[in-house]
Amino acid sequence: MISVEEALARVLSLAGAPRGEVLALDQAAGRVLLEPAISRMTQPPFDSAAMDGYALRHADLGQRLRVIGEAAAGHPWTGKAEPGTAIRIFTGGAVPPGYDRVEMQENTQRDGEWLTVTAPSQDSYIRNRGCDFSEGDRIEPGRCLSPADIALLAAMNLPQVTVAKRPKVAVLAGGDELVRPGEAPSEGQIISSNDLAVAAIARAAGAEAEILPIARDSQDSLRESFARAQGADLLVTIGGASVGDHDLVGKVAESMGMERAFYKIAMRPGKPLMAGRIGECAMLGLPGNPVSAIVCATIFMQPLIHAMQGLPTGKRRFHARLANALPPEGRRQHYLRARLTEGGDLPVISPFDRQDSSLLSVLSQADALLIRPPHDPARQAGEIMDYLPLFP
Ligand SMILES: Nc1nc2c(c(=O)[nH]1)N[C@H]1C(S)=C(S)[C@@H](COP(=O)(O)OP(=O)(O)OC[C@H]3O[C@@H](n4cnc5c(N)ncnc54)[C@H](O)[C@@H]3O)O[C@H]1N2
Ligand code: MOO
Repeated sequence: MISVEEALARVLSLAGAPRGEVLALDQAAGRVLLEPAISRMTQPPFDSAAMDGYALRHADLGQRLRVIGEAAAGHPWTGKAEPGTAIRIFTGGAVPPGYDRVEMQENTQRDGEWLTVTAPSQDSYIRNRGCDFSEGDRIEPGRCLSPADIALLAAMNLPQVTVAKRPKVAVLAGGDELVRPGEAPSEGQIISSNDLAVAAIARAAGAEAEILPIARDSQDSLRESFARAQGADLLVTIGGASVGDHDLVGKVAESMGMERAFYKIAMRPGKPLMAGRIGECAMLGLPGNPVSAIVCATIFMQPLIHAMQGLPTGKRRFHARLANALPPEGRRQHYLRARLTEGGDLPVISPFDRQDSSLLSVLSQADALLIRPPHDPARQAGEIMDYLPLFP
């Protein structure tokens, strides 16, 4: 059994270089920028009024000023600034050269063409040319584009960007006991749940996920399903990973030419995880127990999908104080389902009493995975522990 860290490194090495596509900006939110975006604009392109009011010269403060023109957004004034004058200006209007401040209209009194500043502001209320960004400024690749990024790219006059293609992920649940939600299970059958969760995690990570028809517990059925995954960047199987007579995923994957990266890791839940590559397609074989499948998808599949898009893959760990004492750990790194509550200096983390890897009802109440390294000694209430937020 290899460590979680070693397994993650091997999983990440299965990611090929991201492939790019050019998208219009209104399609690009949530996608990963793959090439630098270089601004074609300086913003603002001119000194711009931050308030509705009057543009004037600081040196003229204290005098009555003659209003000689008007500048509104999109309608610049092209005259010449003379001493003792002002121009009416509106927010976003270009401040003509020669004027060095804008007074907001609330602080002025207007009498025909004459203007008196009744209470000069502290601020000059001018947004200087280029105070936001300049032509040639860059947004570097490797970031997931937020709504703010989309607005910035638009303001930079970049109507389209090169982003990473969404990795294609095929999700395959297998087992004679499985039927789809909504179907009537016969004796001995249960509802397939894991594939829906895994596909949801894949989509949230940026993938295009397809849920394949459930494979039966036969080599032929699995082979057929593997063939359906052709063209995917990643095949994620669920179940059939362990050592039972009906656990056929490893056998079939190998018969289809899988180069195995590893099988079995020192992780709880998730021991029988396998990973490898079949031709161009990466493969992750998740254990069938629902919590094991979902935790493994969170710890391994999600970073792999990020790597396939050129995103950073590190998961930030957080600290919390343990609510109750815990016994020593065994040789596997343990991810305990836990709940966070507010605490003094740090949040308080309470692992659930029941940690069996079949318990979806517990996982669904958890908002964190408490991480205990292999051979972690007994812990007292109040000790500081690491955790990962679940489904943030
Ligand atoms: N003799 C041993 N038995 C087991 C070991 C072991 O080391 N030696 N490991 C245990 C561990 S740990 C895990 S985890 C499981 C993983 O087994 P498989 O990956 O082969 O999973 P299955 O046997 O196919 O299923 C396990 C369990 O999960 C249910 N399941 C499967 N797929 C789905 C699905 N899509 N939706 C909902 N539930 C699903 C399945 O019905 C089983 O109940 O092996 C242990 N055994
Ligand atoms: O590792 Mo299994 O995933 O403990 O249930």
